[in-house]
Order: sequence, then C-alpha cells, then structure tokens
Amino acid sequence: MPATYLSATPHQAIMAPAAASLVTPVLGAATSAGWRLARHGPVLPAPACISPAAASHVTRAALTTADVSTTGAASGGACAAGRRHLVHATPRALGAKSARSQAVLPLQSPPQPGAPRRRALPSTTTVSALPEFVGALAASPYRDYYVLAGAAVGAVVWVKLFDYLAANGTLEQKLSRKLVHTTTGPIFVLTWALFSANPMARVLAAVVPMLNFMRLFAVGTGLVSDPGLVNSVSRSGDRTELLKGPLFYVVTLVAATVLCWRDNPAGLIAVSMMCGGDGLADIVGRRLGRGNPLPYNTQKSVAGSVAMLVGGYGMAYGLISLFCGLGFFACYPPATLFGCLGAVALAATAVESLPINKWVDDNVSVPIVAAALSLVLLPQPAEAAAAVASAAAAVVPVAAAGMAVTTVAAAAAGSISLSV
Ligand SMILES: C/C(=C\COP(=O)(O)O)CCC[C@H](C)CCC[C@H](C)CCCC(C)C
Ligand SMILES: Nc1ccn([C@@H]2O[C@H](COP(=O)(O)OP(=O)(O)O)[C@@H](O)[C@H]2O)c(=O)n1
Repeated sequence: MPATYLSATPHQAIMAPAAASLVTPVLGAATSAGWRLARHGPVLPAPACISPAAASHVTRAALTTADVSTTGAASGGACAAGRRHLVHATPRALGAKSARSQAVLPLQSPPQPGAPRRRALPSTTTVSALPEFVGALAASPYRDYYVLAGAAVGAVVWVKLFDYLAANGTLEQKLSRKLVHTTTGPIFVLTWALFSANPMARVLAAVVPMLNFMRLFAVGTGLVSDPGLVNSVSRSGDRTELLKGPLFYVVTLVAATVLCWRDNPAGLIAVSMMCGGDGLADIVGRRLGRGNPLPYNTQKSVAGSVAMLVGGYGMAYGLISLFCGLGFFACYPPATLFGCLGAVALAATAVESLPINKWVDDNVSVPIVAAALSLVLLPQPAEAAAAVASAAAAVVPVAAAGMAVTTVAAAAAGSISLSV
C-alpha cells in the first residue's frame, strides 16, 4: 500500500529521516518511518486524510493537536466526511515518538475522489538520496561499528587539523593544544547519540578513546614515531608528556563512556568540567590572568577559575539539555539543574585551582570530583545508578591495571619518577 498521502514539505522530507536516524534512541523503528517518507518522495501540497481513530492514535503518539485538524478547511476540504487532516508530518512525529505513528502511516487512505492532484517533486531521487543513505546506515546491524569507525577517524583528523593550524601559524601552539583538550571530549560525547540502543554500544563507543590510549601510549613510549601527534598534544615537544595529561584525559573518556554512558548525566558533567572547564581555564587564564593570581596558588588566576566555572557549567548544561531532549534520561526541573550543576561546577573549579597537580593530574581529579558529586546531588534514574554500580565492578580492576601499566611505562620512559 503506497504511503504517499502523507503531506510533507521537502524540508520535512529531509529532516524526518535525519532526525529519526540521528536523534532517536529507538532508531531502527523510527528511521523507517522517515525513510519511507523520503523514499516515496514529498507530495505537495495536500495534507493526509486519516480516520478519526488514526488521528487520535497519532495525536496521542506523537503530534500536538495543532497537527491534526478536524475539518478539511485547512487544505481545501480534500478529506471525505468524517476523516481528518494530518496537517503537518513533523520530524518529531515521524522520528522520536514514531513507534505508534509508524503503525498508522501506512494506513493512510488513497486519494479521495475529487481531491486535487498531488504533484510529486521531479527531484525525488536527489532529495531522498542522503536521508536514504543515512536511514540505511542507521538500520544496519553494523551501525555501531560504522559510528565507531567514523569517530576513530574523526579523532585522528581533528587532532591533525589542529597540528596543521599550529604548524602554519594560524594558531599558537599552546592554544591549539588547549583547543584539542576543550573540543575532543564533547565531540566524542556527541557521537554517543549516534550509537544504537544495544547494551554493547557503550563498550564499542569506549573503543574510540581506548584506541587513542594505545596511540598515545605507543608514541609516548617511543614505540611509534608521530611528530604531528607530539606537536599537537604536548606542551614542549617532549613525547613522554603524552603519557601524562593526554593519557589521563582519554582514560577519563573511557570511564565516562562505560560507567555513565548517555543515560547518566554524571558522565556528561565529568567530561564537561574536564573539557569546557579546565580547557577554558587555561585559554582565558593565560590571556586575562596576569595581575589576578589566586591567593593560595599564584600559578593560577581568578580569571582562569571564573572561565572554568562558566565553561564547565555551560558545557554541562548544554550537553544535559541535549541528551534529555533526545530522551536519553528524564529532564530535570530547571531549579534542580541550576543548583546541582552550580555546586558541582564550583567544586570542580575549586579542585582545579589547588596546587596539587604534582600529585594528581587535573584530568583525573576534576572529573572524579565532578562525577562523584553529581551522583550525590543530582537525582539519579534508578536503572542508571544500578548500571553505574555494575559497570564499576567490572571496569575498576581493569582501569587500575591500565593505570599501573601506564605508570610503570611512564617511569621506564623517564617521564615520571617512582619512589617506592
Ligand atoms: C591535549 C589533551 C590533553 C592534555 O591535558 P592537559 O595536560 O592539558 O591537562 C587532549 C588529548 C586528546 C587526544 C589526543 C585525542 C582524544 C580523542 C577522543 C578520544 C575522541 C574524539 C573523537 C571525535 C570524533 C573528535
Ligand atoms: N584556574 C586557572 C587555571 C589555569 N590558568 C592558566 O593556565 C595555565 C596552565 O594551567 P594548568 O597548569 O592547570 O594546565 P593543565 O595542567 O590543565 O594543562 C596556568 O599556568 C595559568 O596561566 C589560570 O590562570 N587559572
């Protein structure tokens, strides 16, 4: 049965599958509705005519009442008596909440006698090619592997881009390095939304920072030569620096991915404080921090700490709003989010400002404090808390072993000294 009676603008025809494939937690089912729309092509301009039962079904499932009109007036009265117009096929209707509306769409009636002829766009194939491709990827059983591969390649390209910008003088080397620090974490976190709902997806996602761990380890210890990576990630051009801050940075990303994943905001907050917070503290502190040192740590400044507070809070707020908007966890009341996030950002900023970097790297101290405090302060979805507990039981011994190996390797490479 054709499904071309659903009215959509070309924009909607493009948006629907994209939204369905990129933003819905239940992508397989959701995508096919949007994909079908794109495949059959946008049909203009008449809205769909649907039975009252289907209309209430759709309304409940996905649409606002404004999307379903009770008379035919809105589109020239094309519907038979008793049928209703589906005025807009919104991306939301076709995507995020489409489990039920999807069941309704194929039941659309054929054109009513006397209804104005609907004009198919001539460029249907072109219009639908990209969404179709995205839809096919999203529906593929290999989808998580595609996202993994894309993110792994993206990580290399992103770091190389900053190396290039620093090498040709567009960016100062220190700024380039800190931009890598500030941006890679949140971009990586954004890729979480592209993975499927498969329970193994978080493990596959964690492979991306794990690969970077191996890369940093191999280059930092001298097993592999990669001057570009050393330039973009180290402060002084010393390869052994890769075994410190950068290595801890990727370990934190692995931990946030496996322990918190996208259904517990603690991971998003930890990454935000490490990237948006600590990253910005350096960028702003170096520029505006002269003349306002912190009284208890003259290496750091009030300007840097204020930037950390604002940057960490802002990034966490943005990521939490995005992920709750995509339905990965329930949204918090604004006052709760404001209070809890404010307290977490203050604590993380305080920790970052302490002169303790000699003993504990701030890519470890800041996210640990942020995650722990988030778990305490933010109301936790029960299943997310249980998932953290069971994942922690499995991961902590492995992470501890990884840290031990790294420390010994760093000592062997001469980048740190062990006193036992
Ligand atoms: C420069 C970095 C940390 C330094 O920390 P600090 O010493 O200044 O406190 C960050 C190093 C980043 C790393 C080389 C690359 C990480 C990639 C990430 C796991 C995945 C990003 C994927 C995305 C698609 C770009
Ligand atoms: N709260 C802060 C943090 C950093 N900074 C500036 O950023 C520089 C590097 O900070 P850092 O030693 O924490 O650097 P990372 O270990 O984070 O790379 C400091 O030397 C300060 O100039 C600041 O002014 N205020």
